[in-house]
Amino acid sequence: MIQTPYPVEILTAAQMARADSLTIAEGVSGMSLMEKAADAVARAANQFLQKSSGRRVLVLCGPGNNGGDGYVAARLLRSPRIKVRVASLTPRDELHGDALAAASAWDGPVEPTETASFQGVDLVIDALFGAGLSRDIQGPAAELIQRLNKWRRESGQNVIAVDTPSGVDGSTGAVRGVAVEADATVTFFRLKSGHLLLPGRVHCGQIVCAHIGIRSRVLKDIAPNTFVNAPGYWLDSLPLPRIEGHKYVRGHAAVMSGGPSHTGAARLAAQAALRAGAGLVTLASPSAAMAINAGALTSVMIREADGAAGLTALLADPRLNAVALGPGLGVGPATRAQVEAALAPATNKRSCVLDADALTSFQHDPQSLWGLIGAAPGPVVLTPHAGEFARLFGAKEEPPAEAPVSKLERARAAARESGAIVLYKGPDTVVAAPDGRATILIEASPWLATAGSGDTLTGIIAGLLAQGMEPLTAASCGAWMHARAAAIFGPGLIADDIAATLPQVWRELTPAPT
Ligand SMILES: NC(=O)C1=CN([C@@H]2O[C@H](COP(=O)(O)OP(=O)(O)OC[C@H]3O[C@@H](n4cnc5c(N)ncnc54)[C@H](O)[C@@H]3O)[C@@H](O)[C@H]2O)[C@@H](O)CC1
Ligand SMILES: Nc1ncnc2c1ncn2[C@@H]1O[C@H](COP(=O)(O)OP(=O)(O)O)[C@@H](O)[C@H]1O
Ligand SMILES: [K+]
Repeated sequence: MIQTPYPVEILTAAQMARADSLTIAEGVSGMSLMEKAADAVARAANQFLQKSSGRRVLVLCGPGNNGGDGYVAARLLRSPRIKVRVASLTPRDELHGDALAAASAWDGPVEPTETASFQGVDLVIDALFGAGLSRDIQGPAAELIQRLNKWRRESGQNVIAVDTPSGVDGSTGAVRGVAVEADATVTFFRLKSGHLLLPGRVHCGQIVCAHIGIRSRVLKDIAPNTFVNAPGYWLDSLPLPRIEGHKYVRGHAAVMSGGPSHTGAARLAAQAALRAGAGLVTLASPSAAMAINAGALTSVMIREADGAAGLTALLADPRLNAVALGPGLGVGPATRAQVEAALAPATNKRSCVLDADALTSFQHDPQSLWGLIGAAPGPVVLTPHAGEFARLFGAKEEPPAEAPVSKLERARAAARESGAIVLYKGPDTVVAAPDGRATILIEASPWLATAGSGDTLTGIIAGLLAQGMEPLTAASCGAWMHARAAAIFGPGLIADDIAATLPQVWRELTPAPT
């Protein structure tokens, strides 16, 4: 059974500071948190040193508590075998609070970072800036980080970042001027969104989340609404077939096909909906494409449906409880009319997934799509890639450096604006709901960058919605299953392989029979 190594909640830097202060208010000292944080860093460092048989560590300390963690880690790591040097950006007499106490407890020499040499170093601990990073890094700190990154690339030695790679914004994942490239990042209590969003994620390397004595109960006050998209978030609501069930209990999904020369995308989606567990899947095909579609389908059923009127007639059957459209439909008024038909009021609570051309067809008038979504009989999931997202929600100009707007916040704003669940694709796929809840995908496979893989995702989500899964969890679970299938299949993956690999994903998620 698959395990996620991280707790499910994700915090912003401000929420983490609140978790620290609530804990300190309960009587735990800041110094005790710092000792435990540094202990986790030292343990990670020891693991790296054991693997590389290295003995010489350089700890780079900044002006705040991140630097304080560095001083404590230096003290914990030092031993007859392991030689530790400390270099600081700031003179000791400019430190305050716990950082000053930590620096005072280090009785070794402290070098200025400007002249600190990397010669002969086996491992660097980056304790320059963490949650307190508040502006772009410039001047001597920027030069140091550039020197560190160059040394790492040229020497092949490792860097461990404390809390966040210095220069990565912990909440947005943005690089503030320049950022450390780490092999591992040791963070505390809960992941921050900047660990999972690009480009921050790439700077982090392997991520360790350590327990430092902050109790989970502080989360009641903080009420986080961002979650790691991994089984821990949705496993309890994963739809499983029941012994007394039958196929209609598992839902009936419909996928709209494009015309005779554009049928493959919808078939990929339909096949994926079936593999995701929908009891029945019907491909709604224009009459001109019936022969082509029928010749290529076996377990997916087929019904003739021309244009919006054909779709309306098909959806009159209330057992059709999920519909997917967009892949291969073409951009224009005909597709807009089909979206209108799919979202038209109905007696059943029919869910809808809109992707690709169904989204682009509304690029000049997204408000009319929001109107249709508002009146729709059930939940609506939009699955834009970056281009489609920009077309629908506006290509926001480069945010000012003081306030970078993250992909997470842009997805959240889009969900609020549209009234739909918005799945914003990419290696750091974000799924956001209009009520503010959001997930960030932790599983990513670059093999997914292949034609038709998005069509398959549309189908998987439709299949999960057909089984009655709540839409934020269906979209999140769909994105995870899609990425997991790609990770299992690996090199050479084409879109057809994703649905074919879903049974293995299901096996990982399903308890073994006892
Ligand atoms: N009690 C706590 O709050 C705990 C904090 N911990 C550590 O403390 C860190 C947060 O500490 P702080 O809030 O002191 O923040 P940091 O140590 O991340 O940085 C704050 C300092 O950096 C300066 N600064 C910010 N951006 C800069 C820039 N671009 N260029 C130059 N200077 C810049 C600020 O003026 C301030 O002096 C966490 O990341 C974590 O490593 C851990 O020890 C666990 C407990
Ligand atoms: N480098 C990557 N790493 C991880 N996932 C990726 C990467 N590139 C693309 N993907 C995923 O692959 C899918 C591609 O969807 P999309 O762009 O709509 O493709 P298509 O239109 O060809 O079906 C999305 O789920 C996206 O998140
Ligand atoms: K750091």
